Amino acid sequence: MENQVKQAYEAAKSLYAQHGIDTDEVLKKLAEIKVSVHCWQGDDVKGFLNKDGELTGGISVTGQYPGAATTPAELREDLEQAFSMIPGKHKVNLHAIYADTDEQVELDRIEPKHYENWVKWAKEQGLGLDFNPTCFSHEKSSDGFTLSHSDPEIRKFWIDHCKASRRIGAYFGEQLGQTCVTNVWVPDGFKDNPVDRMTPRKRLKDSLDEVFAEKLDPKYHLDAVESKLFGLGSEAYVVGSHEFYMGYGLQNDTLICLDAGHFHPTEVISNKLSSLALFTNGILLHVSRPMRWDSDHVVIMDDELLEIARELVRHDLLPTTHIGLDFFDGSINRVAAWVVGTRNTIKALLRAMLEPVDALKSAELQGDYTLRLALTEEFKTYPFGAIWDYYCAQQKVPVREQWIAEIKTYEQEVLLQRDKSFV
Ligand SMILES: C[C@H](O)[C@H](O)[C@@H](O)C(=O)CO
Ligand SMILES: [Mn+2]
Repeated sequence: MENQVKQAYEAAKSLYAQHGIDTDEVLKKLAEIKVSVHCWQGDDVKGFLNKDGELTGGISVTGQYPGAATTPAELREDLEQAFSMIPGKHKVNLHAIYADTDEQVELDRIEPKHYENWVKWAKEQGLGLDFNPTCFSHEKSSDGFTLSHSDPEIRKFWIDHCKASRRIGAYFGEQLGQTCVTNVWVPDGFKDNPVDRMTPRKRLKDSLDEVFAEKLDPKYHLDAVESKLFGLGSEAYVVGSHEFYMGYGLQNDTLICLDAGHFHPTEVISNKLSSLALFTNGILLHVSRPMRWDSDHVVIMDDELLEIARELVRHDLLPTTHIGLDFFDGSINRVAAWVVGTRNTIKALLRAMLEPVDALKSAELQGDYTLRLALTEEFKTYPFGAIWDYYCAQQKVPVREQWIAEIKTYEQEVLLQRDKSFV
Protein backbone atom coordinates (compact mmCIF):
# COMPACT_ATOMS: atom_id res chain seq x y z
CA MET A 1 0.00 0.00 0.00
CA GLU A 2 1.22 3.49 -0.88
CA ASN A 3 2.64 5.35 2.10
CA GLN A 4 0.55 8.42 1.35
CA VAL A 5 -2.69 6.42 1.48
CA LYS A 6 -1.68 4.87 4.82
CA GLN A 7 -0.64 8.20 6.34
CA ALA A 8 -3.85 9.94 5.25
CA TYR A 9 -5.82 7.02 6.71
CA GLU A 10 -4.05 7.26 10.09
CA ALA A 11 -4.73 11.02 10.27
CA ALA A 12 -8.40 10.56 9.35
CA LYS A 13 -8.73 7.62 11.73
CA SER A 14 -7.72 9.75 14.72
CA LEU A 15 -10.21 12.50 13.74
CA TYR A 16 -13.08 10.01 13.60
CA ALA A 17 -11.88 8.38 16.83
CA GLN A 18 -12.52 11.67 18.64
CA HIS A 19 -16.21 11.01 17.96
CA GLY A 20 -16.01 7.37 19.05
CA ILE A 21 -15.96 6.06 15.48
CA ASP A 22 -13.61 3.11 15.02
CA THR A 23 -12.70 3.21 11.32
CA ASP A 24 -11.07 -0.26 11.35
CA GLU A 25 -14.35 -1.71 12.63
CA VAL A 26 -16.33 0.28 10.06
CA LEU A 27 -14.25 -1.16 7.24
CA LYS A 28 -14.76 -4.69 8.52
CA LYS A 29 -18.53 -4.15 8.47
CA LEU A 30 -18.39 -2.52 5.05
CA ALA A 31 -16.61 -5.55 3.61
CA GLU A 32 -19.59 -7.71 4.63
CA ILE A 33 -22.11 -5.76 2.55
CA LYS A 34 -23.00 -7.26 -0.81
CA VAL A 35 -24.31 -5.16 -3.66
CA SER A 36 -26.20 -6.97 -6.40
CA VAL A 37 -24.74 -5.72 -9.66
CA HIS A 38 -27.26 -5.90 -12.51
CA CYS A 39 -25.97 -7.73 -15.59
CA TRP A 40 -28.16 -5.69 -17.95
CA GLN A 41 -25.95 -2.57 -17.85
CA GLY A 42 -23.44 -4.58 -19.89
CA ASP A 43 -25.52 -4.97 -23.06
CA ASP A 44 -28.37 -2.43 -22.94
CA VAL A 45 -30.91 -5.00 -21.61
CA LYS A 46 -30.71 -7.16 -24.76
CA GLY A 47 -29.95 -10.56 -23.24
CA PHE A 48 -29.13 -13.64 -25.28
CA LEU A 49 -32.38 -15.48 -25.84
CA ASN A 50 -33.65 -13.05 -28.49
CA LYS A 51 -30.86 -10.49 -28.72
CA ASP A 52 -31.98 -8.91 -31.98
CA GLY A 53 -35.48 -8.31 -30.65
CA GLU A 54 -36.76 -4.90 -29.62
CA LEU A 55 -36.51 -3.70 -26.01
CA THR A 56 -40.13 -3.27 -24.90
CA GLY A 57 -41.98 -2.94 -21.61
CA GLY A 58 -41.80 0.84 -21.30
CA ILE A 59 -38.07 0.99 -20.62
CA SER A 60 -35.45 2.45 -22.90
CA VAL A 61 -31.68 2.61 -23.30
CA THR A 62 -30.10 5.53 -25.14
CA GLY A 63 -26.55 5.72 -26.50
CA GLN A 64 -24.42 3.95 -29.09
CA TYR A 65 -21.15 3.53 -27.19
CA PRO A 66 -19.15 0.73 -28.83
CA GLY A 67 -18.17 -2.54 -27.23
CA ALA A 68 -21.37 -3.88 -25.67
CA ALA A 69 -21.18 -7.56 -24.71
CA THR A 70 -22.92 -9.82 -27.22
CA THR A 71 -22.31 -13.23 -25.67
CA PRO A 72 -22.48 -14.59 -22.10
CA ALA A 73 -18.68 -15.06 -22.14
CA GLU A 74 -18.15 -11.40 -23.07
CA LEU A 75 -20.57 -10.24 -20.43
CA ARG A 76 -18.78 -12.28 -17.78
CA GLU A 77 -15.44 -10.95 -18.98
CA ASP A 78 -16.75 -7.38 -18.57
CA LEU A 79 -18.19 -8.13 -15.16
CA GLU A 80 -14.85 -9.58 -14.05
CA GLN A 81 -13.16 -6.39 -15.23
CA ALA A 82 -15.67 -4.28 -13.30
CA PHE A 83 -15.33 -6.38 -10.13
CA SER A 84 -11.55 -6.03 -10.26
CA MET A 85 -12.16 -2.31 -9.61
CA ILE A 86 -14.89 -2.60 -7.00
CA PRO A 87 -13.91 -3.32 -3.38
CA GLY A 88 -15.60 -6.27 -1.65
CA LYS A 89 -17.32 -9.49 -2.75
CA HIS A 90 -20.72 -9.02 -4.32
CA LYS A 91 -23.57 -10.56 -6.33
CA VAL A 92 -24.63 -10.50 -9.96
CA ASN A 93 -28.26 -9.94 -10.77
CA LEU A 94 -29.40 -11.90 -13.84
CA HIS A 95 -32.54 -11.51 -15.92
CA ALA A 96 -33.99 -14.66 -17.47
CA ILE A 97 -33.08 -13.50 -21.00
CA TYR A 98 -29.40 -13.89 -20.05
CA ALA A 99 -29.59 -17.70 -20.30
CA ASP A 100 -26.33 -19.21 -21.51
CA THR A 101 -27.51 -21.95 -23.85
CA ASP A 102 -27.54 -22.93 -27.52
CA GLU A 103 -31.07 -24.25 -27.11
CA GLN A 104 -33.95 -22.20 -28.51
CA VAL A 105 -35.73 -22.35 -25.17
CA GLU A 106 -38.99 -20.49 -24.53
CA LEU A 107 -39.32 -18.42 -21.37
CA ASP A 108 -41.92 -20.73 -19.83
CA ARG A 109 -39.54 -23.68 -20.24
CA ILE A 110 -36.31 -22.32 -18.79
CA GLU A 111 -34.48 -24.57 -16.33
CA PRO A 112 -31.42 -24.32 -14.10
CA LYS A 113 -29.35 -26.10 -16.78
CA HIS A 114 -29.71 -23.04 -19.03
CA TYR A 115 -27.84 -20.98 -16.42
CA GLU A 116 -25.30 -23.59 -15.37
CA ASN A 117 -22.36 -21.64 -16.83
CA TRP A 118 -23.36 -18.64 -14.73
CA VAL A 119 -23.41 -20.77 -11.59
CA LYS A 120 -20.03 -22.31 -12.38
CA TRP A 121 -18.57 -18.86 -12.99
CA ALA A 122 -20.12 -17.38 -9.84
CA LYS A 123 -18.57 -20.22 -7.79
CA GLU A 124 -15.16 -19.58 -9.32
CA GLN A 125 -15.42 -15.85 -8.69
CA GLY A 126 -16.89 -16.15 -5.17
CA LEU A 127 -20.00 -14.23 -6.22
CA GLY A 128 -23.68 -14.63 -5.35
CA LEU A 129 -26.50 -14.57 -7.91
CA ASP A 130 -29.94 -12.98 -7.95
CA PHE A 131 -32.62 -13.54 -10.58
CA ASN A 132 -35.54 -11.93 -12.42
CA PRO A 133 -38.17 -13.30 -14.77
CA THR A 134 -38.13 -11.23 -17.97
CA CYS A 135 -41.73 -10.18 -18.63
CA PHE A 136 -40.96 -7.84 -21.52
CA SER A 137 -39.25 -7.74 -24.96
CA HIS A 138 -41.36 -10.71 -26.07
CA GLU A 139 -44.16 -11.23 -28.58
CA LYS A 140 -46.46 -12.37 -25.78
CA SER A 141 -46.07 -8.98 -24.05
CA SER A 142 -46.43 -6.93 -27.23
CA ASP A 143 -49.73 -5.35 -26.17
CA GLY A 144 -48.23 -4.29 -22.85
CA PHE A 145 -49.76 -6.97 -20.60
CA THR A 146 -48.34 -10.14 -19.05
CA LEU A 147 -49.40 -11.49 -15.63
CA SER A 148 -52.55 -9.35 -15.71
CA HIS A 149 -53.45 -10.19 -19.31
CA SER A 150 -57.14 -10.73 -20.07
CA ASP A 151 -56.29 -13.79 -22.20
CA PRO A 152 -55.88 -16.78 -19.84
CA GLU A 153 -53.45 -18.49 -22.23
CA ILE A 154 -51.07 -15.55 -22.32
CA ARG A 155 -51.41 -15.14 -18.59
CA LYS A 156 -50.53 -18.81 -18.12
CA PHE A 157 -47.41 -18.40 -20.24
CA TRP A 158 -46.15 -15.64 -17.95
CA ILE A 159 -47.18 -17.48 -14.78
CA ASP A 160 -45.19 -20.50 -15.96
CA HIS A 161 -42.23 -18.25 -16.76
CA CYS A 162 -42.27 -16.74 -13.27
CA LYS A 163 -42.64 -20.17 -11.65
CA ALA A 164 -39.68 -21.48 -13.65
CA SER A 165 -37.69 -18.38 -12.67
CA ARG A 166 -38.27 -18.98 -8.97
CA ARG A 167 -36.95 -22.54 -9.30
CA ILE A 168 -33.85 -21.23 -11.02
CA GLY A 169 -33.42 -18.66 -8.25
CA ALA A 170 -33.72 -21.40 -5.63
CA TYR A 171 -31.13 -23.46 -7.51
CA PHE A 172 -28.75 -20.49 -7.52
CA GLY A 173 -29.20 -20.09 -3.77
CA GLU A 174 -28.60 -23.77 -3.03
CA GLN A 175 -25.59 -24.04 -5.32
CA LEU A 176 -23.91 -20.90 -4.05
CA GLY A 177 -24.88 -21.34 -0.41
CA GLN A 178 -26.35 -17.86 -0.16
CA THR A 179 -29.81 -16.42 -0.56
CA CYS A 180 -30.93 -15.58 -4.07
CA VAL A 181 -33.62 -12.94 -4.46
CA THR A 182 -35.96 -13.46 -7.40
CA ASN A 183 -37.69 -10.20 -8.21
CA VAL A 184 -40.91 -10.02 -10.21
CA TRP A 185 -41.49 -6.87 -12.20
CA VAL A 186 -44.11 -6.67 -14.95
CA PRO A 187 -44.68 -3.68 -17.24
CA ASP A 188 -48.47 -4.11 -17.51
CA GLY A 189 -50.35 -0.87 -17.97
CA PHE A 190 -52.27 1.53 -20.20
CA LYS A 191 -51.06 4.53 -22.16
CA ASP A 192 -54.36 6.32 -21.62
CA ASN A 193 -56.90 6.46 -18.82
CA PRO A 194 -58.51 3.08 -18.25
CA VAL A 195 -62.16 2.59 -17.39
CA ASP A 196 -61.48 -0.45 -15.24
CA ARG A 197 -58.50 -0.15 -12.97
CA MET A 198 -59.60 -2.96 -10.70
CA THR A 199 -59.96 -6.07 -12.88
CA PRO A 200 -56.35 -6.14 -14.19
CA ARG A 201 -55.17 -5.78 -10.59
CA LYS A 202 -57.39 -8.64 -9.53
CA ARG A 203 -55.89 -10.77 -12.32
CA LEU A 204 -52.35 -9.78 -11.32
CA LYS A 205 -53.08 -10.73 -7.73
CA ASP A 206 -54.45 -14.14 -8.78
CA SER A 207 -51.47 -14.73 -11.08
CA LEU A 208 -49.00 -13.91 -8.32
CA ASP A 209 -50.78 -16.29 -5.96
CA GLU A 210 -50.17 -19.05 -8.51
CA VAL A 211 -46.58 -17.99 -9.10
CA PHE A 212 -45.75 -18.04 -5.37
CA ALA A 213 -47.78 -21.16 -4.51
CA GLU A 214 -44.72 -23.42 -4.43
CA LYS A 215 -42.92 -22.97 -1.11
CA LEU A 216 -39.17 -22.54 -1.41
CA ASP A 217 -36.60 -22.58 1.39
CA PRO A 218 -36.11 -18.94 2.51
CA LYS A 219 -32.55 -19.79 3.48
CA TYR A 220 -31.73 -19.98 -0.21
CA HIS A 221 -34.50 -18.11 -1.92
CA LEU A 222 -36.59 -14.99 -1.33
CA ASP A 223 -39.30 -13.49 -3.52
CA ALA A 224 -39.63 -9.80 -4.23
CA VAL A 225 -42.21 -7.72 -6.07
CA GLU A 226 -41.41 -4.39 -7.77
CA SER A 227 -43.89 -1.59 -8.36
CA LYS A 228 -43.80 1.27 -10.82
CA LEU A 229 -45.73 4.50 -11.25
CA PHE A 230 -45.49 4.76 -15.03
CA GLY A 231 -43.54 3.59 -18.05
CA LEU A 232 -43.13 4.70 -21.65
CA GLY A 233 -46.52 3.82 -23.12
CA SER A 234 -48.07 3.15 -19.73
CA GLU A 235 -48.20 6.74 -18.54
CA ALA A 236 -51.83 6.65 -17.37
CA TYR A 237 -51.93 3.43 -15.42
CA VAL A 238 -49.62 0.68 -14.24
CA VAL A 239 -51.32 -2.40 -12.83
CA GLY A 240 -48.52 -3.13 -10.34
CA SER A 241 -48.57 0.19 -8.51
CA HIS A 242 -46.82 0.84 -5.21
CA GLU A 243 -50.01 0.40 -3.19
CA PHE A 244 -50.73 -2.85 -5.03
CA TYR A 245 -47.37 -4.42 -4.25
CA MET A 246 -47.12 -2.97 -0.78
CA GLY A 247 -50.41 -4.68 0.01
CA TYR A 248 -49.34 -7.86 -1.75
CA GLY A 249 -45.93 -8.02 -0.11
CA LEU A 250 -47.28 -7.37 3.37
CA GLN A 251 -50.04 -9.94 3.05
CA ASN A 252 -47.84 -12.62 1.50
CA ASP A 253 -44.52 -11.94 3.19
CA THR A 254 -42.52 -11.25 0.04
CA LEU A 255 -39.86 -8.59 -0.11
CA ILE A 256 -41.08 -5.28 -1.49
CA CYS A 257 -38.71 -3.80 -4.04
CA LEU A 258 -38.29 -0.04 -4.05
CA ASP A 259 -36.78 1.24 -7.29
CA ALA A 260 -35.56 4.83 -6.91
CA GLY A 261 -36.93 5.68 -10.37
CA HIS A 262 -40.41 4.29 -9.96
CA PHE A 263 -42.16 7.09 -8.11
CA HIS A 264 -43.24 10.67 -8.75
CA PRO A 265 -40.18 12.72 -9.82
CA THR A 266 -39.89 14.49 -6.45
CA GLU A 267 -40.74 11.43 -4.36
CA VAL A 268 -37.76 9.68 -2.74
CA ILE A 269 -37.40 6.10 -1.57
CA SER A 270 -35.12 7.06 1.34
CA ASN A 271 -38.15 8.39 3.19
CA LYS A 272 -40.02 5.12 2.74
CA LEU A 273 -37.48 2.77 4.32
CA SER A 274 -38.18 3.52 7.99
CA SER A 275 -41.92 3.02 7.42
CA LEU A 276 -41.74 -0.18 5.39
CA ALA A 277 -39.12 -1.64 7.70
CA LEU A 278 -41.59 -1.55 10.60
CA PHE A 279 -43.94 -3.90 8.79
CA THR A 280 -41.73 -6.17 6.68
CA ASN A 281 -39.02 -8.76 7.19
CA GLY A 282 -36.84 -7.18 4.55
CA ILE A 283 -36.66 -4.83 1.61
CA LEU A 284 -35.12 -5.05 -1.86
CA LEU A 285 -33.67 -1.86 -3.30
CA HIS A 286 -33.10 -0.98 -6.92
CA VAL A 287 -30.67 1.88 -6.57
CA SER A 288 -30.99 4.00 -9.66
CA ARG A 289 -31.01 7.69 -10.66
CA PRO A 290 -34.13 8.99 -12.32
CA MET A 291 -33.57 12.21 -14.20
CA ARG A 292 -36.92 13.88 -14.94
CA TRP A 293 -38.39 10.41 -15.50
CA ASP A 294 -37.38 6.81 -14.81
CA SER A 295 -34.30 7.36 -16.96
CA ASP A 296 -32.06 4.86 -15.15
CA HIS A 297 -28.95 7.05 -15.11
CA VAL A 298 -25.72 5.79 -13.54
CA VAL A 299 -25.78 6.24 -9.77
CA ILE A 300 -23.76 9.21 -8.56
CA MET A 301 -22.95 10.49 -5.06
CA ASP A 302 -26.02 12.72 -4.84
CA ASP A 303 -28.17 13.67 -1.86
CA GLU A 304 -30.64 10.84 -2.37
CA LEU A 305 -27.99 8.13 -2.58
CA LEU A 306 -26.46 9.40 0.64
CA GLU A 307 -29.86 9.62 2.30
CA ILE A 308 -30.68 6.01 1.33
CA ALA A 309 -27.35 4.92 2.82
CA ARG A 310 -27.97 6.93 5.99
CA GLU A 311 -31.39 5.37 6.52
CA LEU A 312 -29.92 1.87 6.16
CA VAL A 313 -27.10 2.62 8.60
CA ARG A 314 -28.96 4.75 11.17
CA HIS A 315 -31.80 2.27 11.60
CA ASP A 316 -29.69 -0.86 11.37
CA LEU A 317 -31.48 -2.01 8.21
CA LEU A 318 -28.41 -3.39 6.45
CA PRO A 319 -28.88 -6.99 7.65
CA THR A 320 -32.40 -7.19 6.17
CA THR A 321 -31.97 -5.03 3.08
CA HIS A 322 -30.94 -6.47 -0.28
CA ILE A 323 -29.15 -3.73 -2.19
CA GLY A 324 -29.50 -4.07 -5.95
CA LEU A 325 -28.55 -1.64 -8.69
CA ASP A 326 -30.71 -0.79 -11.68
CA PHE A 327 -29.42 1.57 -14.33
CA PHE A 328 -28.46 1.24 -17.95
CA ASP A 329 -26.56 3.83 -19.92
CA GLY A 330 -25.42 3.02 -23.45
CA SER A 331 -23.79 6.41 -24.03
CA ILE A 332 -20.62 5.71 -22.01
CA ASN A 333 -18.24 2.81 -21.48
CA ARG A 334 -20.57 0.24 -19.95
CA VAL A 335 -17.94 -1.31 -17.68
CA ALA A 336 -17.13 2.15 -16.35
CA ALA A 337 -20.85 2.67 -15.72
CA TRP A 338 -20.86 -0.39 -13.43
CA VAL A 339 -17.71 0.75 -11.66
CA VAL A 340 -18.95 4.30 -11.05
CA GLY A 341 -22.40 3.25 -9.86
CA THR A 342 -21.21 0.40 -7.64
CA ARG A 343 -18.27 2.26 -6.13
CA ASN A 344 -20.57 5.18 -5.35
CA THR A 345 -23.12 2.96 -3.67
CA ILE A 346 -20.46 1.40 -1.43
CA LYS A 347 -18.84 4.78 -0.82
CA ALA A 348 -22.17 6.28 0.24
CA LEU A 349 -22.62 3.44 2.74
CA LEU A 350 -19.14 4.11 4.09
CA ARG A 351 -19.89 7.85 4.44
CA ALA A 352 -23.06 7.02 6.34
CA MET A 353 -21.18 4.58 8.61
CA LEU A 354 -18.66 7.31 9.41
CA GLU A 355 -21.25 9.67 10.88
CA PRO A 356 -21.67 10.18 14.64
CA VAL A 357 -25.16 8.67 14.63
CA ASP A 358 -25.52 8.28 18.41
CA ALA A 359 -24.48 11.89 19.09
CA LEU A 360 -26.85 13.15 16.40
CA LYS A 361 -29.76 11.06 17.68
CA SER A 362 -29.16 12.26 21.21
CA ALA A 363 -29.00 15.92 20.09
CA GLU A 364 -32.33 15.42 18.34
CA LEU A 365 -33.89 13.76 21.37
CA GLN A 366 -32.83 16.63 23.59
CA GLY A 367 -34.24 19.15 21.14
CA ASP A 368 -30.78 20.53 20.39
CA TYR A 369 -31.46 21.09 16.70
CA THR A 370 -28.59 23.58 16.50
CA LEU A 371 -26.11 20.85 17.39
CA ARG A 372 -27.86 18.42 15.05
CA LEU A 373 -27.52 20.81 12.11
CA ALA A 374 -24.01 22.03 12.93
CA LEU A 375 -22.53 18.55 13.45
CA THR A 376 -24.23 17.16 10.32
CA GLU A 377 -22.80 19.98 8.25
CA GLU A 378 -19.27 19.74 9.72
CA PHE A 379 -19.21 16.01 9.00
CA LYS A 380 -19.83 16.68 5.33
CA THR A 381 -16.17 17.70 5.02
CA TYR A 382 -14.71 15.07 7.30
CA PRO A 383 -12.05 13.07 5.42
CA PHE A 384 -14.09 10.04 4.44
CA GLY A 385 -12.14 10.02 1.15
CA ALA A 386 -8.99 8.98 3.02
CA ILE A 387 -10.87 6.06 4.60
CA TRP A 388 -12.28 5.09 1.20
CA ASP A 389 -8.84 5.16 -0.43
CA TYR A 390 -7.43 2.97 2.32
CA TYR A 391 -10.35 0.55 1.93
CA CYS A 392 -9.71 0.28 -1.83
CA ALA A 393 -5.99 -0.35 -1.21
CA GLN A 394 -6.81 -2.89 1.52
CA GLN A 395 -9.21 -4.70 -0.85
CA LYS A 396 -6.58 -4.61 -3.62
CA VAL A 397 -8.60 -2.54 -6.09
CA PRO A 398 -7.47 0.73 -7.69
CA VAL A 399 -7.27 3.76 -5.41
CA ARG A 400 -9.08 6.95 -6.50
CA GLU A 401 -9.19 7.53 -10.27
CA GLN A 402 -6.42 4.99 -11.06
CA TRP A 403 -9.10 2.66 -12.42
CA ILE A 404 -9.93 5.02 -15.30
CA ALA A 405 -6.63 4.33 -17.08
CA GLU A 406 -7.20 0.59 -16.62
CA ILE A 407 -10.67 0.88 -18.13
CA LYS A 408 -9.27 2.80 -21.11
CA THR A 409 -6.77 0.02 -21.72
CA TYR A 410 -9.53 -2.59 -21.44
CA GLU A 411 -11.61 -0.56 -23.88
CA GLN A 412 -8.79 -0.50 -26.45
CA GLU A 413 -7.72 -4.10 -26.00
CA VAL A 414 -11.08 -5.80 -25.53
CA LEU A 415 -14.22 -3.72 -26.09
CA LEU A 416 -13.23 -2.00 -29.33
CA GLN A 417 -11.93 -5.26 -30.80
CA ARG A 418 -15.44 -6.72 -30.52
CA ASP A 419 -16.96 -4.16 -32.86
CA LYS A 420 -14.10 -4.63 -35.32
CA SER A 421 -14.78 -8.35 -35.50
CA PHE A 422 -18.20 -7.54 -37.01
CA VAL A 423 -16.79 -5.43 -39.85
C1 LIG B 1 -34.56 -4.26 -16.53
C2 LIG B 1 -35.54 -3.50 -15.70
O1 LIG B 1 -35.09 -2.23 -15.45
C3 LIG B 1 -35.85 -4.11 -14.41
O2 LIG B 1 -36.21 -5.41 -14.57
C4 LIG B 1 -36.95 -3.51 -13.54
O3 LIG B 1 -36.42 -3.63 -12.28
C5 LIG B 1 -37.32 -2.07 -13.76
O4 LIG B 1 -36.94 -1.26 -13.00
C6 LIG B 1 -38.22 -1.66 -14.86
O5 LIG B 1 -38.40 -0.29 -14.90
MN1 LIG C 1 -35.97 -1.79 -11.14
